[in-house]
Amino acid sequence: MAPEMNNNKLSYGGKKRAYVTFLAGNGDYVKGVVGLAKGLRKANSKYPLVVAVLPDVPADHRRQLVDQGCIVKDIQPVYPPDNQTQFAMAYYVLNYSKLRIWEFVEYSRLIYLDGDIQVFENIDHLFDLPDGSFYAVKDCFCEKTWSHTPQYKIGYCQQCPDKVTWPETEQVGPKPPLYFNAGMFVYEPSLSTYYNLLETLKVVPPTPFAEQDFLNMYFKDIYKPIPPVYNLVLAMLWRHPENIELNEAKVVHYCAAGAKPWRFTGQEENMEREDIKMLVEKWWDIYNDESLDYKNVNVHSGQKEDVQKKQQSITQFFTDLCEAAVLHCAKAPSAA
Ligand SMILES: O=c1ccn([C@@H]2O[C@H](COP(=O)(O)OP(=O)(O)O)[C@@H](O)[C@H]2O)c(=O)[nH]1
Ligand SMILES: OC[C@H]1O[C@H](O[C@@H]2[C@@H](O)[C@H](O)[C@@H](O)[C@H](O)[C@@H]2O)[C@H](O)[C@@H](O)[C@H]1O
Ligand SMILES: [Mn+2]
Repeated sequence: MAPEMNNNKLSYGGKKRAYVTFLAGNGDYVKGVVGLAKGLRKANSKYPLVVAVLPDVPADHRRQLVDQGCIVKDIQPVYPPDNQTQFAMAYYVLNYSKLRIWEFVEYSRLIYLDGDIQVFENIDHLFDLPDGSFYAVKDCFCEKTWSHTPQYKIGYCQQCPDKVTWPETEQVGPKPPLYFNAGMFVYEPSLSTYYNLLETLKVVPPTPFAEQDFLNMYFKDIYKPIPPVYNLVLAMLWRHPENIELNEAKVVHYCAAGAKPWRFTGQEENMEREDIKMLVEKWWDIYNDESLDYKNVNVHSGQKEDVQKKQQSITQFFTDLCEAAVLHCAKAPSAA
């Protein structure tokens, strides 16, 4: 289907496409989202970045996002049912709020990206994947964050299913279905799915990987794996280097402990690796590149004159209109 220009936005079948991320709190994740906005621009993405923000995101962070050309959309938190679950990371409880992005039905298709992701090469083609499936990259079960699971205990990982095969004994239960990392996925917003997600959440006991576990359970029948170049979960570099060609990675997910570029100290395990330090530097190169700021990208010299001319003509139009209105009002009898 050919794209049609609609309010200068590329849309398909009358509905728009966009990237979407999620921002919570007044901390430093806003740096991640600013970096993501600039990275998408550098990769010449045709589509905007929508940022779903919780109420606790402060005005100055929202302003930064608008100044970087983001579409800021307020969402309310989503909480899992009361539980005694030990989340893999305590803050994961706030990640359930990601579920609000299924309500963004003004879009026909969205690509979700965590705020700790960077897009180094254009991935707009993923918007053209066939409808009806949920696309994401397979996760890895080898990090300590998985130590609570049977697969970790027996050393099984879907990234290398033949290395330690899943035992056919009763004790460990059935082999887990394919499992995706929820830091990046291609999906179709839908109100019926949105309401069903929220209703289902009420009756599903929370688990250590919070909304990631929940989304895997919910979409397991339509999940379709896409190659790791679309979401390089950093642990893959030391857990499954045989599955990774680093210079082919289009999307890098800074989700290993200590890997968030804006907090990087290099002290945590594996953070001393040269490939990790190179990826963190690549992130900072984009974040610090002022030529990628929205205000510097959308108006080059030629366009600047056009914009100025347009502003003058609009000003003149309203001046003429006011004069005409005054003249007209002067002639017409007063309503009173
Ligand atoms: O304080 C926080 C924690 C998380 N997030 C958002 O939730 C996503 C998921 O959290 P995170 O990436 O830290 O999880 P990980 O991928 O590292 O497990 C982040 O990328 C952010 O978009 C946020 O905005 N503020
Ligand atoms: O709330 C649960 C989170 O679970 C996922 O992160 C995990 C997962 O990737 C593990 O496999 C890694 O071991 C771990 O380091 C990493 O934090 C998603 O990236 C994130 O968006 C979010 O859904
Ligand atoms: Mn993440």
